[in-house]
Amino acid sequence: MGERRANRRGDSPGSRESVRSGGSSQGSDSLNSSKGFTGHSTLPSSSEGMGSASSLDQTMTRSLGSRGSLCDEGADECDNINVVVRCRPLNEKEKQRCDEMCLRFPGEGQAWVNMDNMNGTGGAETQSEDVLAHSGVKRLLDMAIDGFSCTVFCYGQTGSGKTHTLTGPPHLFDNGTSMFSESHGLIFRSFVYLFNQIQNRDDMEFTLTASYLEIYNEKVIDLLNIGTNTKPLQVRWSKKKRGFFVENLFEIECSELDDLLAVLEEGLRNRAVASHNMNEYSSRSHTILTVNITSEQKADDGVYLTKNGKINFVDLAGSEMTKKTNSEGKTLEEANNINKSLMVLGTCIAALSDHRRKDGHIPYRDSKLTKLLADSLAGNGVTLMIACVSPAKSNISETLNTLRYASRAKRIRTKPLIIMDPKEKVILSLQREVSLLREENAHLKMLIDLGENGVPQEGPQQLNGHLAAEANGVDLAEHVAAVGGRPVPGIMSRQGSFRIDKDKLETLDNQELVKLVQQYMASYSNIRRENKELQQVSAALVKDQELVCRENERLLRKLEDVNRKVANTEPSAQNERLDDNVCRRSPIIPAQPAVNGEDLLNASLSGSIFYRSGGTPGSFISRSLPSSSSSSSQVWVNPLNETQGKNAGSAPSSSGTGEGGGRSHHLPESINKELEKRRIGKSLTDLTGTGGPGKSSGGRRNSWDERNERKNPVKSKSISPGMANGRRSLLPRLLAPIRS
Ligand SMILES: Nc1ncnc2c1ncn2[C@@H]1O[C@H](COP(=O)(O)OP(=O)(O)OP(=O)(O)O)[C@@H](O)[C@H]1O
Repeated sequence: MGERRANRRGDSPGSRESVRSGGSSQGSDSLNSSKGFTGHSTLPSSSEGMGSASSLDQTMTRSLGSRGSLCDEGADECDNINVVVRCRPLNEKEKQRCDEMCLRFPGEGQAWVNMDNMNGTGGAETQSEDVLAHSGVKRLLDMAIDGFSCTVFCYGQTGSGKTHTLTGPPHLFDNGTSMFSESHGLIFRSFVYLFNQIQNRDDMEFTLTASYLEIYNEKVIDLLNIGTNTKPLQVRWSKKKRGFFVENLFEIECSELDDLLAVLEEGLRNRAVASHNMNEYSSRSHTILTVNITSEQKADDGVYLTKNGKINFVDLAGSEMTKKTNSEGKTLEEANNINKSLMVLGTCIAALSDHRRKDGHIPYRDSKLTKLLADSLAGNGVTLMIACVSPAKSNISETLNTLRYASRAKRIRTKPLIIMDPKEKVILSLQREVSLLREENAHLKMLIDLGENGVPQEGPQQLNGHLAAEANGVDLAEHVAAVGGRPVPGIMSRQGSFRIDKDKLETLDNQELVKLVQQYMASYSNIRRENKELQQVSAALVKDQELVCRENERLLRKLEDVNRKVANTEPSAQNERLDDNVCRRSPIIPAQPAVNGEDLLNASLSGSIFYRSGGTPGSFISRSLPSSSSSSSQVWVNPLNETQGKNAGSAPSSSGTGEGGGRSHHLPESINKELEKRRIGKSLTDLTGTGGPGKSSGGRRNSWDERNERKNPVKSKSISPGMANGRRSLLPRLLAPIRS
């Protein structure tokens, strides 16, 4: 993407503002032209740049490089927030009043803002698919899979297209839209891309959970748990994680694409929307949809490494000039709150982008929004800002404001880190050490050639020196001579190793033989010492593994205790009883989303989806529905799980924990056995005694439950473990990997 590090030198409306950004290596024309921003000056080219999709690439390479799989705590590499600009077309109202375009993207990443009429489409023809393909979101998703904490947020005035960019036009899911519709927004497309990528990672096991909240009038509301009695949630500071978090937020385990789509749909249905003069469906709240991605990867020696990445999709409410929107009453109050929190966000961005005030105070605590975005803006995350603008001349001052924001945000530096369990980090570093020692050991053995022919000429260090010299093209014999090593007759080099010419051994005199034996003994004791060290490291690893197992067992017991307590607690008292480690489950799962994720994934894998040039799975536009859609959609199959796919027809497991050939978790065998005994997934009715979701007495029912029961009662039933009396059991969480 283009680079935008603008030095603004004047921005009064009426003056023509031109900004040039570097060309993009990957943008299509429309998006390429829409990514530059503003100011008044020339921007550095992408090759110099920070904050572009290509720099995301670099970040990733850097962070996952030699040091990268570990948390690079000592790393001093920083990255800038990535910024792209999206411009919507003129809307009907603007066309009716013959509003003119004031924005143009002439190419090479430049953006021109001008009071004079700018002919052209201004980059407004950019489609959602282009945004996915060229904004750097895919890279962000890849990084989230690799354990980074990533955020995409849309910023812009009201009616500029933020919600359209993230989720598509209003009521998209209510209208029976095709899963391949061009209208689907970035989140939908990202989910498909995410599941595609996950399927390709054969070496890893994944657990996905999702949450969806809104900040409405400075209150945090769980969009997956909307109810009349629901209190606003609290934003608290976690000492352990050194960050803000929302207490008691529902986290839904999403083992299938459908689950993620269901979360998206339910959140969209529940979020606060109202009509005003500039937008019929204006978001009255900021929303944050988070997908947590826990991955387990098998390392050497049977050790499993866990990484916790996540991706946040943030749809900010738009700034409003209340005179223009004609807001009054409730809408006016909402507008004031929106503007206030955006102002705090603006102050934080300004403070963070001013490198002279590097260690100055950043007022994150002044709003809930900034508390929750603190880590994305200046912490260890990777962030993409999509600045949404209107091309209409009547909005020129708001457009300039947005572009100024974007320009400032671009200067913010973050320090992306993969956060890993400290125990696993130790294990990984020990493993690396062991493998290095092993290599060295093998190397030494090769040099000394302990087989029947080998005895060393010199100590290992000297041998290494000789070998390095040989690797550099110096003749070995010459090197030995050059460094003062007295060549012993009968010893010659062969492909980097020293070998004894047995025949010549006989010609050695006693002194030379004694010297040879001494050298051999020295090397031999060296090797023995190293082997001893290797054994010690290996013993430490085993001990560490034991510790991890014990810790897991302890946590399992703790979880069980909590479950027991919760089971005996009235729902009203739950909020107080649960600590932030405990995840309640929303009754919205099971829910069958309007779009069938399985069909979507199958289509994308089988090529039924038409990709634009350069597109990859996930960057679909549209094509006819696959012929199998009606029949295959009768069964929900975990797309991550081949065996389940083959056994289509049997009820799939929602836990993703290995039932029916599903993914297994890598706890010690004894614990797995214990879990098997207690597993509740096998019989839903065992726990609920009700026969399915939404049928429990006193349980909260939502629109999906009803719709899905009507549509497909079997599906709903089969994927709903542990819901009793409107409250989901926590037991399924036992089967998820334990986070420290
Ligand atoms: N790129 C686009 N192409 C076509 N229509 C668009 C585009 N962007 C926005 N729109 C339409 O413009 C209207 C306003 O967009 P949207 O609701 O996304 O704005 P917003 O920035 O989220 O506003 P608010 O802050 O008030 O919520 C919607 O009807 C939307 O579908």
